[in-house]
Amino acid sequence: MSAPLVDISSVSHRFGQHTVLKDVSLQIEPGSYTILLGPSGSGKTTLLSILGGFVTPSEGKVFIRGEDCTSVPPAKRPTTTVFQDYALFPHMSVGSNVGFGLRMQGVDGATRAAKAREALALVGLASAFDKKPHQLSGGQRQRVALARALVIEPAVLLLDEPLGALDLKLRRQMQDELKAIQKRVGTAFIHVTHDQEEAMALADHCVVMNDGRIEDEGPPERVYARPATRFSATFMGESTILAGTVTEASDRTSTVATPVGPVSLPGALPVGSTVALAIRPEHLVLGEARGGVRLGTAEVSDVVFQGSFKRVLAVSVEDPSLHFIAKLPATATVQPGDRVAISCDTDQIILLTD
Ligand SMILES: Nc1ncnc2c1ncn2[C@@H]1O[C@H](COP(=O)(O)OP(=O)(O)OP(=O)(O)O)[C@@H](O)[C@H]1O
Repeated sequence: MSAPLVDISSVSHRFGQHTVLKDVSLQIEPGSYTILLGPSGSGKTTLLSILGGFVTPSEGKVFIRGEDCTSVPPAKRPTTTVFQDYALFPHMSVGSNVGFGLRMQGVDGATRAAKAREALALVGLASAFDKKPHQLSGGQRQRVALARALVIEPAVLLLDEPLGALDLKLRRQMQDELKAIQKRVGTAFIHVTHDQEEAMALADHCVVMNDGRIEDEGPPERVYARPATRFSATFMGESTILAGTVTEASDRTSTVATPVGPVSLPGALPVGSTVALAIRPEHLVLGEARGGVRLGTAEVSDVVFQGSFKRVLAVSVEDPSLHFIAKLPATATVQPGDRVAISCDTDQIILLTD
């Protein structure tokens, strides 16, 4: 296997008494799109700032292309950061903004202009070269910021909530563009967001962070289908979580006692151990699932129409602390107050390790 482009090795960071990163190790492959996903305060921006050279970690090392960059200042390492607020110079033309980094490197005017034009073409803004930033829309300004970062050909592009200032529709549109641009240039992107939909739409590799640690990482399809932890199962998409205790186990199956009755799972689990089971909304059935497992009866508490589907919340009759979240077709006729059987296919139950 080839060496990773970026190797974050056992990084911890403290601000005063507050430890905000706890022994984080992460490898980034060349050409990959990595998303750092997590709630506010989980340490995403601090990790990105360490990669960009704006913060030196209290412990651990950062290698980029095999070189120890832990204490190398931002301008001297092969990274560029794109911030949420773009920070374009308002008095300069778009072309000069994009060429700014090259000017700092002492590149001559003609080469700067040619490279800036190339970078603008890459982000679909070739015609904006002579405009001023205020003549552009928010999405276009963000693309100029991207061109300005890409023109200096960094090994790694760091993006801190780059779409945070855009409205939802533009945000979704820019996600598609960002992904297309990243594939076109082939530069490794590391992008911080707390938006799980953004993570799923963009990432080749998704890193779920919580409280200064990496909870889960992998392709988004894997993280969604088989989350490693309870946090990951509820932060990257929604889940119904059932707590249980293993009461019996043979070579091939185990029985887990849950508040809504026994659930049989493949695999031998240690008898007496406590486990958590997660079920994604699209896998919960209101009614009996043929060949599936019955999860008791529930009373529907809310039905939210979401265009192409309905999101249904229901409270277990057997254990009112248990809340089911189901995704049903938009045509489903279920209403608040209805009492329904809940079930699911055994194959769709996710066993969580924490
Ligand atoms: N310069 C600083 N001095 C002191 N504490 C800081 C500093 N920067 C961040 N913190 C603290 O470190 C923790 C992690 O912050 P960080 O910004 O990395 O999280 P985040 O996951 O990016 O959150 P958000 O999505 O809100 O930006 C927070 O508790 C924050 O208050």
